[in-house]
Amino acid sequence: MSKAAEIDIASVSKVYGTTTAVHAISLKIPAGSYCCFLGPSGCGKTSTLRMIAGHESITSGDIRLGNMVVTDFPPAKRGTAMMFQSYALFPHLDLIDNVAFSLKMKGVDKDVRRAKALDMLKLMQMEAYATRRPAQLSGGQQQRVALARALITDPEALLLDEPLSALDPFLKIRMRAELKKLQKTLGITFVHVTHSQEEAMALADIIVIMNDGRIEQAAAPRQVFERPATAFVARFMGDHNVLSGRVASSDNGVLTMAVLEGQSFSVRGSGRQVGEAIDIGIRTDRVRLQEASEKTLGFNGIVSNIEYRGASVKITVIGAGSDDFTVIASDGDYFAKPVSVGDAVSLSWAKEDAVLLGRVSA
Ligand SMILES: Nc1ncnc2c1ncn2[C@@H]1O[C@H](COP(=O)(O)OP(=O)(O)OP(=O)(O)O)[C@@H](O)[C@H]1O
Repeated sequence: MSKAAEIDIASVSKVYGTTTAVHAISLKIPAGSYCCFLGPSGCGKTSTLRMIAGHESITSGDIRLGNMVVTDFPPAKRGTAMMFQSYALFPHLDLIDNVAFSLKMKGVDKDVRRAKALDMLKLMQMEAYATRRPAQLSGGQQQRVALARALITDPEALLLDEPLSALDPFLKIRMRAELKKLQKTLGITFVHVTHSQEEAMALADIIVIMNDGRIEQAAAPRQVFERPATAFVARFMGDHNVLSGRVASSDNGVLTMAVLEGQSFSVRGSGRQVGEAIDIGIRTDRVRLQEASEKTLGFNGIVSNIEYRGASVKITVIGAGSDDFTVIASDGDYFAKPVSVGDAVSLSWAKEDAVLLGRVSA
């Protein structure tokens, strides 16, 4: 197998007519890592992937793969391979010929390319189906063939555009584990586009969260979850409350944020001006009901909704300028002291569980 390559995206933009889909993003994807691009529909993740692959021209900036600037290279010369969402298998060819296709285009001898295709099918545990056509396979099997076909060129980086979206939920989880295992076995760089937070968290060494053509945060999953950089990231990843307000005071690395008259919360942070709009993030599973003490922060609110989830209960509260402040309580904690819709409740969290989020754009 090939060596893995670092992918260096330097000030890359993509403009389609009057739409700027990607705004001068810069990012280094370490060699041999599993990188997931995550974001809502239209945020520019597929455009970015296609620019790495060479299927889309780069409006400005450069992309380097390993030591090579590949900005103006055609796809086949980049050392990348792409697996498409629809798998794009040829219905009239058997699996061997499907997998061997790119070697045929390169003029590789029939025996050599068929032997290599069989090797790739073995890698994907699909050799028993070698003479079948794609229509005679399940979705998961088609995906394995598409992977074998992408990997036959020994790429330094494999690019995957929503690779699991065509699969049913059960198969999705199984193929997700297989993708992760494959990446570890091959040791090459994987770049995977998804709109699923869960998928990105399960697979990635590095998650790149995009919004409106820009990168909001690029970091390890745990970092993204525990230290979301911006309100967008906190909201998009879910399981966080975002409270918005203005800096009331700044003292010794602690900011106090006023939300409503008389209500304020402190958070570690500095470099913000008094009066500046700020957001803080608070994990939904770190908020306690009815446990306010001097060491904690919190507010009193009114319960607006309760959802039973089995192992946990989701309680939605109106207060502190939020109409959907969420508390996830374990079923044990909740049923020890249950509450009802309309109840006034006291919510609290430890100081260290409040995170200052990135600057709010005016
Ligand atoms: N060929 C094109 N011509 C014009 N505009 C395009 C083209 N491709 C994408 N766009 C626009 O660029 C923006 C980013 O699109 P892109 O497909 O990269 O987003 P995405 O995050 O991958 O979204 P999705 O998850 O829906 O695929 C969108 O506003 C889209 O409408």
